[in-house]
Amino acid sequence: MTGAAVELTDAGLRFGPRTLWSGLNLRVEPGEFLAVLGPNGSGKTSLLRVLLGLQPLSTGRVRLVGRPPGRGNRRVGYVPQQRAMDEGLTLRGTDLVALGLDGHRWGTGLRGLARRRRRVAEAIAAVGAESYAGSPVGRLSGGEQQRLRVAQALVGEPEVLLCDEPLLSLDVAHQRVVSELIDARRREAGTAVLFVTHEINPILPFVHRVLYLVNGAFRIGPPVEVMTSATLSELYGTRVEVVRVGGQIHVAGAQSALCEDDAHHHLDQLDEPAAWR
Ligand SMILES: Nc1ncnc2c1ncn2[C@@H]1O[C@H](COP(=O)(O)OP(=O)(O)OP(=O)(O)O)[C@@H](O)[C@H]1O
Repeated sequence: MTGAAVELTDAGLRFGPRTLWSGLNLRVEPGEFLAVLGPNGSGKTSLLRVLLGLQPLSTGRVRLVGRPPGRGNRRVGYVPQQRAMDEGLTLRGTDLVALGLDGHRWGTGLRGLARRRRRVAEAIAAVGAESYAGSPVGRLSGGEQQRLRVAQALVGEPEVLLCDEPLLSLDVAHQRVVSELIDARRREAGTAVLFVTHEINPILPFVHRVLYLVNGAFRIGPPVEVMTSATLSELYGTRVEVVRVGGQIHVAGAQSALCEDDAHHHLDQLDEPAAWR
């Protein structure tokens, strides 16, 4: 694969009078792991929606592996934000994962079917979901459902993997399993990973660069450059302390700088327990 996996040129996104971000120039290379960070409402999910072709840019240009985003781009994997699936959903885990396969590429007929079955089984084994993949997904726990979503995103062998807080409902052990799995795909196949998260520490060992969005401003660079008191204080426009303890990064003061947003989101969280952070 040559050229950028993701390329945003002078990109901007506006909703009514509100500019989420503008003047964004970002080139993500094949095999690069980019963490997308920022407070609630800063436009992280909207950025992924642009890359999925679900949201047009207000200004500028976007390309994924040289093409405009959308239907023509079959080699894009997506792990959505965790939402509990309907308890009555009878679709089995294996069928959910198989939805991530592109029929044309894996062939038709019996041989194609056998190859696809094998590929689905491999993806399920890779996330350690063999014991429950035959069950209706509506009856699985949030963490089990999330591992199947990761398998679904990886089964199509994506060149670009877009992840929207994929670790939210996972316990620490499974956070590690899932982030290592995503990183293994990146290393072995040169997949570019764009990983939206509120919590950088579980993925810190893998991250090459950070895109940090705050109130229309942003900073792009390696964690050692972006995750500093000086850079984040400048971005938030108030004093923010970044402390490094035992190889982890802790940010203090960032949310209180945006207390209006924060209060609003606490109310959201009470309405939707599945989204608790
Ligand atoms: N289609 C739309 N029309 C109008 N406003 C929108 C639309 N989509 C998103 N927004 C607004 O844009 C802002 C950014 O939303 P987005 O979901 O991208 O934020 P986020 O950084 O992912 O937040 P969170 O951390 O809470 O998930 C929000 O204020 C949201 O209400």
